[in-house]
Amino acid sequence: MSHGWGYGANNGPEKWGEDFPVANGPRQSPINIVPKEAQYDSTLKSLKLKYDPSNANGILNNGHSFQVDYEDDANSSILTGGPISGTYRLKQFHFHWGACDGKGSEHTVNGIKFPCELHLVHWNTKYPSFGEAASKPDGLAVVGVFLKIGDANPSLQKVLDAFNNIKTKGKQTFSRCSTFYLLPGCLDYWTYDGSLTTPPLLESVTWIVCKEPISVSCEQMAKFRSLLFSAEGEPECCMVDNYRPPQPLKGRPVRASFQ
Ligand SMILES: NS(=O)(=O)c1ccc2oc(=S)[nH]c2c1
Ligand SMILES: [Zn+2]
Repeated sequence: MSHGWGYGANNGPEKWGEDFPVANGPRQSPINIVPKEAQYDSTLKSLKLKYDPSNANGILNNGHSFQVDYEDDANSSILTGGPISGTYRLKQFHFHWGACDGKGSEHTVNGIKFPCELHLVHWNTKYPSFGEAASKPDGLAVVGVFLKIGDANPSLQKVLDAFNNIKTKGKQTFSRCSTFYLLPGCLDYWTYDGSLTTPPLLESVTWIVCKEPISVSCEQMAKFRSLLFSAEGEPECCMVDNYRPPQPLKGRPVRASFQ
């Protein structure tokens, strides 16, 4: 694949294995979660998330999604507890979504796709940086939250209000939004060992997928779909369907923090 990876017919998930052979590895993500086959594990701790909006750095259209980056030179926004040991620092959060409400999430539940999925990306502070951590089997922890069509989400709106400034690839702007309010009220979760869901598809992620979705309105989903994969001056290509489909479980256990 001479040109960069993406989500199109010529550079999408079915082609990533050409440049990233780990695409066919033993612990790839996302997966289809089958709640009845998840093993309840009473030793799993509750998730502890401490998020400080003041270290939000800004919001960027990276040509695959948009992400809100965080200052990660101190333990201001951190994840502890849950299935992980030690302290993981928030690096960024981003989303994956569909061209219509019937698709868009990367993880699925009993084969059901949600219109959108939020990923809160954290790295293990036992390593010196995100880049170092991303290549270690216990380097990253990503909290996944499903978005379900319903009432407008006021916390999400703060992020969407910045979209006019980041319509095209490479654009960035300032945004100070509190990640904490993007979390569901109930933090029950499924967890399994997986990977980045975009190239380089590194198998370094402890996935923590929340059972309870947060709400997003149809109008807010339309705002997501107003972004472009393309850069200014290029033929416009709508940023939609930026999700990888579920990958083979290959015998991995999926544990549940709830019964
Ligand atoms: N979609 S995701 O698995 O959360 C994820 C998180 C962080 C990433 O950094 C690079 S590079 N690709 C990434 C994919
Ligand atoms: Zn993601």
